Amino acid sequence: MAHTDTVAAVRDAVAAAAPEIRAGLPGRREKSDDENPTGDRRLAADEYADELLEDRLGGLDGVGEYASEERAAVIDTGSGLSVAVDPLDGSSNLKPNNVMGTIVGVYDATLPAKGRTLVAAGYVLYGPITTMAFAHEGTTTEYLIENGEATTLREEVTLPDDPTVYGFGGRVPDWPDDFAAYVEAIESELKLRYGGAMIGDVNQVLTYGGVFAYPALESAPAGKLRLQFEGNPVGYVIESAGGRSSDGNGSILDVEPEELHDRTPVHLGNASLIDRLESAVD
Ligand SMILES: O=P(O)(O)OC[C@H]1O[C@](O)(COP(=O)(O)O)[C@@H](O)[C@@H]1O
Ligand SMILES: [Mg+2]
Ligand SMILES: [Mg+2]
Repeated sequence: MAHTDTVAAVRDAVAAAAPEIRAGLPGRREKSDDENPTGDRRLAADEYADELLEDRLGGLDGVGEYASEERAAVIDTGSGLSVAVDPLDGSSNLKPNNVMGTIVGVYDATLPAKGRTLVAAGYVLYGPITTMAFAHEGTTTEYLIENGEATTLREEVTLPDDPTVYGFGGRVPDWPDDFAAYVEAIESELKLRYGGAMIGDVNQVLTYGGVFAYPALESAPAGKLRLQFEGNPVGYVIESAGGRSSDGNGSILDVEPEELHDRTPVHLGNASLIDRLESAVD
């Protein structure tokens, strides 16, 4: 099967699963006793979304591996491209009923893989409406999802040239001094928009221009977000929309993975703001 057909099938399967994931949330807001491989207490909703996506994506022709933030190991599903999924991003937002997302990366390599091997990536945003940003062959498209069907809202989405928003994760006293100095420099130019789910925060940056970061912390030099499931796919979407991603040194897509559940500092946004970030934290 040609890669482009597999990519289209993955995109359509994620769109088809999105209303089902959304419909499954109301009764699954409580934390279970078990933890995912990076030590987060799982919600019933995380498990539900993971099982649904494993069933839908793992079953597609042309998909050879399924991996998820919620599973320790990669599942071999045949031969072809590898999909890496964050089934629910921002799941601590479920209790207070705030936005969340689903992230997917499609790698042409066995996992864990470098972001440069991505052939497509995207995310669903469960906001007041359900939308999807999906990047493939160098462009990012925004879709509306209704009844499991994706219809195009905007083609060749690019970050606006005149950025206006910023949002940074982690506790402020835990930020390294050089990152804190960067924040001080840009906060007089931009306004704070932070909701605590990466996809919600990143989609503000895609829409209005600006910068999102979950930086290296004093207590956690690799930050919080996971390279395969979060940093790479969202970095790919933002780079395909004309922005930049960085782990603090260069594009997240150039980070060499060691383990499936590796974490990475994540900085995303307009190129001018990420260039300044890299000079500040160098
Ligand atoms: O509230 P915290 O611990 O600062 O973390 C916020 C970050 O953690 C995340 O919720 C991690 O994603 P998951 O919900 O998929 O674990 C991001 O969406 C968000 O940017
Ligand atoms: Mg996440
Ligand atoms: Mg998650």
